[in-house]
Amino acid sequence: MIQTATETESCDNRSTRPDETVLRASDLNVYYGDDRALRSIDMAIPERKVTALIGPSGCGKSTFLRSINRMNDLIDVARVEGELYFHGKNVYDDDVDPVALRRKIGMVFQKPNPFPKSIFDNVAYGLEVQGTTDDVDIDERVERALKNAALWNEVEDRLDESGLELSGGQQQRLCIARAIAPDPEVILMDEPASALDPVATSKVEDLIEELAEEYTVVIVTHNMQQAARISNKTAVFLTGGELVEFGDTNEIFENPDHDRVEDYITGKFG
Ligand SMILES: Nc1ncnc2c1ncn2[C@@H]1O[C@H](COP(=O)(O)OP(=O)(O)OP(=O)(O)O)[C@@H](O)[C@H]1O
Repeated sequence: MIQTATETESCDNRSTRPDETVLRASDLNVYYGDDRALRSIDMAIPERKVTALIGPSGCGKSTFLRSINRMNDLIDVARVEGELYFHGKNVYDDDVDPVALRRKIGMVFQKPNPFPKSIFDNVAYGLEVQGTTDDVDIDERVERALKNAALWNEVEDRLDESGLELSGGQQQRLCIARAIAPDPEVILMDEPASALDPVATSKVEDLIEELAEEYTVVIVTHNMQQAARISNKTAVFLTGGELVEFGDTNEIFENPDHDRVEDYITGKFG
């Protein structure tokens, strides 16, 4: 059993204490039909930190990420066994509404995917789709989300222009603004910078570090330098959906416990 910090019972309780566990997988297994994509995963993810998920292609990183906010529910053949606790509440309990869960645990995808709408509407959509527009000052929330996504200064005079007219890096920050508009606690990111050039990547990396002051960030990345640069914790998955090592990023990169992890991070395979 892995060590966890204190967990609370409520899904809504945003603690200010550092290093509190916000998400905890316990004996989590995910299957696609008869194929097992994740094997008995135990992991405690700390609040307001960046946790990186790394490992070779097909080892289950995205599957694990999607299991956190039940995006795997949308895949017919996917089946989850075990528990995934969010503030001590199993998100797979029958009484958990996946839409409400995704309001608390937002997601950003690999390829920037703004809608063919204005910059403003792209972010406001993040509120509408999550049903959070009642009693909400939409202008204020859009501005705040764009500021938190480090995009406001670049778009404040062109909020009516199409989101598709932005550069790739700006589009990804727009998508991050859309994800944080409903004020989630956790942001899941699936290779959010892999489609960006080095300058845009660097901006998104800086942004991720800033976001962790307010949000818990879990990021899948193929880029080990990126994981080493921006994450506090690193989880190394290896082929077969096994979580081989999880710990402080510095430890994992400087002194991994497992030879297989060392081989992977030094580029001997993967
Ligand atoms: N929708 C799906 N239906 C069936 N099998 C799937 C599905 N999604 C993923 N898999 C399988 O589950 C395993 C884990 O895939 P996953 O995408 O989680 O790995 P990954 O580590 O994120 O890979 P990559 O780094 O290439 O994105 C793979 O064998 C993959 O083929």
